[in-house]
Amino acid sequence: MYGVWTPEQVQAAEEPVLARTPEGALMRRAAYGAAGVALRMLGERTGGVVGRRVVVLVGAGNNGGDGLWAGVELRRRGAAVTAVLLSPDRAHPAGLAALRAARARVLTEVEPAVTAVGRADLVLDAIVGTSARGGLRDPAPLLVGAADTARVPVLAIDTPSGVDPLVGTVPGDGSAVTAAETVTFGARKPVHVLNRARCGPVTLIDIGLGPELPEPTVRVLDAADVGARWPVPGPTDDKYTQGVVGIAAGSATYPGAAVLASGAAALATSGMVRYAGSAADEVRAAWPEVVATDHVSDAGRVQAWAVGPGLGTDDAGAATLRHVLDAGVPVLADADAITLLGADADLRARAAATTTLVTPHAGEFARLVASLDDPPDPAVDRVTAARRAAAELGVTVLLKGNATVVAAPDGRVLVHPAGSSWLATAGSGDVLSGVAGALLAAGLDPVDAAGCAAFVHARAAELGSAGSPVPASHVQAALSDAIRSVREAV
Ligand SMILES: NC(=O)C1=CN([C@@H]2O[C@H](COP(=O)(O)OP(=O)(O)OC[C@H]3O[C@@H](n4cnc5c(N)ncnc54)[C@H](OP(=O)(O)O)[C@@H]3O)[C@@H](O)[C@H]2O)[C@@H](O)CC1
Ligand SMILES: Nc1ncnc2c1ncn2[C@@H]1O[C@H](COP(=O)(O)OP(=O)(O)O)[C@@H](O)[C@H]1O
Ligand SMILES: [K+]
Repeated sequence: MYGVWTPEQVQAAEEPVLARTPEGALMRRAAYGAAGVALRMLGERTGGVVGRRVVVLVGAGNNGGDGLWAGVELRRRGAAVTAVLLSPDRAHPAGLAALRAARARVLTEVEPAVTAVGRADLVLDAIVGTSARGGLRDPAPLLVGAADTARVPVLAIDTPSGVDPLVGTVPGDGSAVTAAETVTFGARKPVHVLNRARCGPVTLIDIGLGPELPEPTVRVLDAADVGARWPVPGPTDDKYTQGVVGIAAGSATYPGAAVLASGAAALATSGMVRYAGSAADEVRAAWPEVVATDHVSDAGRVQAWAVGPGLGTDDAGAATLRHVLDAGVPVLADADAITLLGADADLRARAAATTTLVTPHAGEFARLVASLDDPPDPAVDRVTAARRAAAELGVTVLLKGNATVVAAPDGRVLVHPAGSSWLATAGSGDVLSGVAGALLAAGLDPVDAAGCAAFVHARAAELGSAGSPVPASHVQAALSDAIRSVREAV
């Protein structure tokens, strides 16, 4: 597990460290770490360092200072370094003096800078870091565009410029750095997990902030965390003691949702899966181990319900949802169950009164929060949106997307950054429902159930895909390999 801190938290943590270290020492530590990553990237991509062309895009603040000092180190190692000053009057004075003394080229005009970027082996993005406000300012978009066009790899210093460090979105006209890699200092910031596509792999350099950091704003589970939490039957367990999950999903029109969710539940944990709904025949045919009936009222006892995929939003769907919310066990509500919750205050009150995990995509989230004052918008800030929905509705929220955000009513937040977008395929959410429902039935806390399900779901997509599209039934089929891989990581 690792933590993520807001720029504000990191800046506050830096203050006491700055006060007790010699002037400039912290920046030198950061820059030395950044240069190390740049040297590795040059080695991997060009087979050497000496004579390789590195262009540093230098902004007006301390992020630019980091870039200048990293340039000094790269110059010392024999690279041909060009610094492009985007605000020549405000470039970090000590860093600029050191780079000039190291006989680097310094440019302030746009035209030669664009040419230099296009010919570079590596660009260091030191335009702006944690104090970024708004979109990139001229002439930065031109230089960033030149690197993109020439496919020159960019190493983002601290954060990819043009991407909001706190919420991970790209404001303004959409110009921003897409980094091949990012090197950050002291602590990971939200952009690193909320917009992994812009950051690439992130290297964290220790600059001694550890003791000063408060509780992280967000946490990220790793494979070993998920493996350690995954339910494993013990010698005295039987099929009931491990938690029976009930799946209330599917309909005559959408039997596939029932088959995907029930099968995923059967693969996720040992024990027993019950199914209740009008797709009982299809579920039995695909998964003979699932105990299937036509209606939730005669399904038998379960330790958690997963309700919603393909359920329908008519009166029968609402009655099924009401039945499972009143069953006195944890409930996972997805898809049509979320639409029903959004439309009915009485159902929302019942959801708040039991342990409920809701798993909306963006459209379902909008319906779920429509009744709240000033409904939160994930397009503006995913973490705040999920956190507010959880707190105000009294349910745990798993907000789907490339970065999955899990928020509990008590304010805890997990993020799972996906390594690819292959999961954006019809029916994959049904697989997630089955996994998360099974984990709730096994007794996991809703935050753990959601976080572990999201991790294994994304891992199954990676294993099932290996670079090609992966239909939801193949994601389902790869669940066993995914679970094995996280258990092996413990
Ligand atoms: N504290 C420390 O000791 C350490 C800090 N470290 C490093 O410092 C970084 C933070 O430095 P920082 O606070 O100086 O701000 P920074 O991110 O460089 O940006 C502010 C400047 O950018 C400008 N600007 C703003 N928005 C912009 C935009 N969209 N597009 C273009 N420009 C924009 C803004 O202009 P202004 O608004 O003032 O006109 C201002 O001049 C941090 O990320 C890390 O790299 C490390 O060395 C470790 C030790
Ligand atoms: N761009 C993306 N990158 C990674 N994962 C994604 C992306 N878009 C969606 N997902 C994931 O794919 C799944 C889609 O679920 P959902 O929208 O409910 O699909 P369906 O209703 O068709 O089953 C979710 O787990 C979501 O987090
Ligand atoms: K940057």
